[in-house]
Amino acid sequence: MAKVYYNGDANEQYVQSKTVAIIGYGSQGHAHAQNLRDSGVNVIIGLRPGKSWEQAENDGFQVLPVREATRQADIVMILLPDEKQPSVYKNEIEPELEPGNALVFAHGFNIHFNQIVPPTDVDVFLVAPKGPGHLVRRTYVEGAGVPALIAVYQDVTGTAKETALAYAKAIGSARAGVLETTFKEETETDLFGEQAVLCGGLTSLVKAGFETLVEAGYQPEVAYFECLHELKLIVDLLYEGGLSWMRYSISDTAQWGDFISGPRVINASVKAEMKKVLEDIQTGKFAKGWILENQANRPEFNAINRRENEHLIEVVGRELRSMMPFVKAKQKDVVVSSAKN
Ligand SMILES: NC(=O)C1=CN([C@@H]2O[C@H](COP(=O)(O)OP(=O)(O)OC[C@H]3O[C@@H](n4cnc5c(N)ncnc54)[C@H](OP(=O)(O)O)[C@@H]3O)[C@@H](O)[C@H]2O)C=CC1
Ligand SMILES: CC[C@](O)(C(C)=O)C(=O)O
Ligand SMILES: [Mg+2]
Ligand SMILES: [Mg+2]
Repeated sequence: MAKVYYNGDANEQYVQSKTVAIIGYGSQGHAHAQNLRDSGVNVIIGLRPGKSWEQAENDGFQVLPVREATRQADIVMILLPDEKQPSVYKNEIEPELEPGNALVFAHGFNIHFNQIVPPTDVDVFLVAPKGPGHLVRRTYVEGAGVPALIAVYQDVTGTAKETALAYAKAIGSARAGVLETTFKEETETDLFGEQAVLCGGLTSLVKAGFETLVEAGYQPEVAYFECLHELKLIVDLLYEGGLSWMRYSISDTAQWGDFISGPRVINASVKAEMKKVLEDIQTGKFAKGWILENQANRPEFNAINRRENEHLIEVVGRELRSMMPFVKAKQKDVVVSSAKN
């Protein structure tokens, strides 16, 4: 079994003695910044003027332009959207890096696909939480944490791995488990997971189930509860105790249906398609398409996003959730956040 690092394996001194600049204050940025601060680390935020700047200041941080934050920092964590990182890096971060600084990522995309080429005199590593940023913060506050991967790309100080582990501990990840990997493995598995299983696979499965029921004449509200709302309750059981714990809790009728119908739906052809998705990631085809889509101002991304937001499952879901204050998303603007700039 792979070595899994926990709190006792990491020494927070490697980050507590440093100034960490968190560049970006979005999903991951706000979580890393707040968790690091609560772990006793000196954190500054690098941003452009705008909504996030105001938010970070309201949360009590010193906020500076990216160039200035980089200049003051020993450790620079880039938590900008992947597609924005290369130009911000080139214009505002690279000119201010000093020998011995650490350049850090939460995802290996830009290093692995050569969109950012760092100088040879800085440490380069990643600390990639295996969970959404808002949960990185929420679980930390609850005394838990989200697991993370670390990987060292360049180690000029001789302490890059210790610093990565310390950073992972300070954001709460070493409470759950930290694995060492490479930029290649993190990038390819993360892209595969989000496309084939966690995000793309899941939303397509949920919509296909919902549409099948609605097209057969069942009420959309019933289909919503069955195929989307209950999913969280089932996934909570998977998270707590794996497949067997979920199967213990459901009825034997459901378990029998799981055994005989699950493999009919997610069959060999689905797995064959997953292999093609993985191949597109490994060859760089996916990365190239995403980079070009951004250079063209996201015409396809925005069109699909608009269409998805108008899907009946979303219309019905918004209505039903408005009666369930306990499940309301805290971010009111998620539906219209397609044109991030
Ligand atoms: N989202 C997640 O949960 C996960 C993300 N990651 C990785 O973490 C990194 C960050 O992703 P994520 O947190 O989703 O990013 P977000 O889209 O949430 O980040 C947006 C932040 O970047 C700022 N920003 C955007 N453009 C600029 C710019 N030109 N100059 C300065 N600030 C800018 C925004 O500020 P403004 O308000 O001014 O627009 C905002 O604060 C990525 O590498 C991603 O792959 C890894 C694991 C999970
Ligand atoms: C699953 C999506 C993710 O990889 C994540 C939250 O881990 C991301 O890039 O946001
Ligand atoms: Mg991920
Ligand atoms: Mg990802």
